[in-house]
Amino acid sequence: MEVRPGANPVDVKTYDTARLRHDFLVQDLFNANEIKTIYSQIDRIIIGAAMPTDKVLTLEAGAELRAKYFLERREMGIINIGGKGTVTVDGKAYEFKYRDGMYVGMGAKEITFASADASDPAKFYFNSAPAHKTYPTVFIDPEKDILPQNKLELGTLEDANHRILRKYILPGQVESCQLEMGITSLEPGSVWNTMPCHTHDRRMEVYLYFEVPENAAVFHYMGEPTETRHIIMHNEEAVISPSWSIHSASATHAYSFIWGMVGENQDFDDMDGVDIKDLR
Ligand SMILES: O=C(O)C(=O)C[C@H](O)C(=O)CO
Ligand SMILES: [Zn+2]
Repeated sequence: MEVRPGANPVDVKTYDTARLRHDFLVQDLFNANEIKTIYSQIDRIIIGAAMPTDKVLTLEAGAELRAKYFLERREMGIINIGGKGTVTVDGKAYEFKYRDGMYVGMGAKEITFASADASDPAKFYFNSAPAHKTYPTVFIDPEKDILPQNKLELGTLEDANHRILRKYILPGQVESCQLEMGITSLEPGSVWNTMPCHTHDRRMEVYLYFEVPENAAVFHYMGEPTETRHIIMHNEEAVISPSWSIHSASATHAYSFIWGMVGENQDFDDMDGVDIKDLR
């Protein structure tokens, strides 16, 4: 497991491109028959990816957690962005299609990942956070299970930010200790997410951009509102967003992203909006 330390905005404004990418960008997540995990010391979120092809992969705690098993003191959310596959939690199998999701509560001991077809493997992306209580494990079919109030249509084509936001894991939808997750998808012709942007000092966030065409690029914006920087990203790459940082993007094509949040509260609307005219 790769471990990444926290980030101080006073230091970050002096970073060059390489250092920004080294500290915040997560690349090469999906590799055949591998589970990859990155432990950020910002709110101790773990960013993970499992892409089984012809093997069943078992999630291990690794030396870094000093735990008997991965979810001994943690919870996790999983979303599949690949072909059909199976996640098995303590012997119970859950069949995933594209964009299906799941919350797994603290205490689940054995978690395995498998693909239905090695030539079209499942791509299980997950976020995990420290937990204090066991909430039920819940499977989420976004077409059937997301409550109307948790599917939002935002923005306009005129502002190039028309998008659909689906909240998979948050209070009132799927209960968790601190983790929240969902998917936002840009409509054709729209390229901006989260602009006007915001910070939320009480939560950090991780974005995984996907459905980005091969020759397209996402310009992810980060930094304090008056010290913005960008990181150029491609398909299926993730970026860590500290709580003091804005998180927004424009791209050369429409795209989708999985957002995951952890921290002090679970109030999705607890954001400090930034006027576009105040950005620097
Ligand atoms: O498109 C958006 O707007 C989002 O997806 C916003 C993120 O989910 C977010 O920043 C929540 O704090
Ligand atoms: Zn946010």
